[in-house]
Amino acid sequence: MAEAVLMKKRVFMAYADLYAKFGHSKYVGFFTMQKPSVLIRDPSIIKDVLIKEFSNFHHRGITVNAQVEPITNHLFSMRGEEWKTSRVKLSSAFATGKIKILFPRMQKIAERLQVELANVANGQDFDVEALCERFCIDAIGSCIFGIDINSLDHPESEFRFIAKRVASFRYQRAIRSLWPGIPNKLIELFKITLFEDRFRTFFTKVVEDTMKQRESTLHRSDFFNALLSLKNASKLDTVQQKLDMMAAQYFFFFTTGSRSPATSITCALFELSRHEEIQNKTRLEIRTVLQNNQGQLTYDILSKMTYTDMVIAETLRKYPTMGMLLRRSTQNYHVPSTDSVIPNNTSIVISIVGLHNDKKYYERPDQFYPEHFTEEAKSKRPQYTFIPFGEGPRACIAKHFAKLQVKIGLIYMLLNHKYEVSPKQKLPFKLQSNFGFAIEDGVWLRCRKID
Ligand code: HEM
Repeated sequence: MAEAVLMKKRVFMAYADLYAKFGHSKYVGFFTMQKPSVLIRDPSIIKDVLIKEFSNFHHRGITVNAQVEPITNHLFSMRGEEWKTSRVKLSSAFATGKIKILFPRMQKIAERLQVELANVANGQDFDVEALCERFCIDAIGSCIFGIDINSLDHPESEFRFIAKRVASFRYQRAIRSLWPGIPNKLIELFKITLFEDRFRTFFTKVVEDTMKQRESTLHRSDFFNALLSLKNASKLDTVQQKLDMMAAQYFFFFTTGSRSPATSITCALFELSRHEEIQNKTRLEIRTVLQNNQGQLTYDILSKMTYTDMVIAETLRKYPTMGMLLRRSTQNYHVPSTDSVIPNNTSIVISIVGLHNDKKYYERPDQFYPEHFTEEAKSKRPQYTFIPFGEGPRACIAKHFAKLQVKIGLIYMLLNHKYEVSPKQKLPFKLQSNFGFAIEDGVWLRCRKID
């Protein structure tokens, strides 16, 4: 991991290299700083870790200290009973039935996105990522938090500022991601915190304001409601601790919920700009499906856009916004069909980028090739070789919501506009995060309106 420690390479890319280097191994042992870790390559062992033996690998082994840094006490970093209760309560806001109900709200935001697009549809260079981020921030605000952020009209909104600050690279965060077992004493002594204190202040205020607003409005069964029910079920002692926990959930859902889908729409548009024939084919499908429905976009016709789904899947294959899955063993684990044992308390890594670029599973891993996702190609691939949202009980809680966000964003951006890559765009992309694809310095395209 030397290159990752010296920050010459992002951590998730170093794991992908490790995956590629040991092409014939089911798993690879390595050291993260001085801690023994295992990278699992074999899909059937991956299934064991993520699903069959979940009780042994139920947490990610991320070190957080809720006392020192309350904003980190969210679903992603929680473990044990606390995670289980929180997951059950919060899942209610993301059930498939709820997603369908959210569709009209998402559509309204996408219509605003289209209006905004008109301002750049004159062939000038524009940062498509910034625009997609504003769309996703507003979609999370409206659909999940029930608030009108409106960063499409006001790009400098406070929410957007926070999203940018969180995404920007911090040395402290790099140390923490490379040193999962870092002692709390060191964190406190050297203030190696993951996030600035202002995030706690900001999201605490958002929670308090929403609570006040809810006192005067009707009961709604949404994310905030799920969070209130979680607060009531929580074993935390003080009112402040409960408020902190709610702020932490808001913080994580907001940052992940706006950033990951924005990167996915951006990367899809970038690839479509490089491949005009794929762009035209996707647009033609969208237009045809719409025409057959009297020009109306409804939730039920989305499933007819199967080529668009292939384009989105190929984007998630090539640019997974989380490039690795992390787990920690809580008992010894005997690796099936071998004489090896992974000891208790070992860090486990599954390289999403490694799997998604393995020639054994993907015919043209280096290309953007939506045909990787025809029904035939999918049926030939073993399970657990396409895992952009993770798998098992700890998989992405918002998978269906995120897919809807990406699809609606892409549909509205492609419908009446054509894209090409700006000469200003530098390649390869400069990566911003140690965890997965997030692009620094924006993605520059040119756009024109078409009939
Ligand atoms: C394209 C968009 C997205 C991608 C590719 C993505 C991917 C992932 C992945 C790979 C994980 C880890 C799964 C595992 O360890 O097995 C995860 C977890 C999570 N994601 Fe997403 N995600 C996306 C969008 C979202 C959105 C929109 C939200 C919230 C609104 C969200 C909330 C979460 C949460 C809360 C977890 C932690 C779940 C738990 O530990 O129980 N994600 N996501």
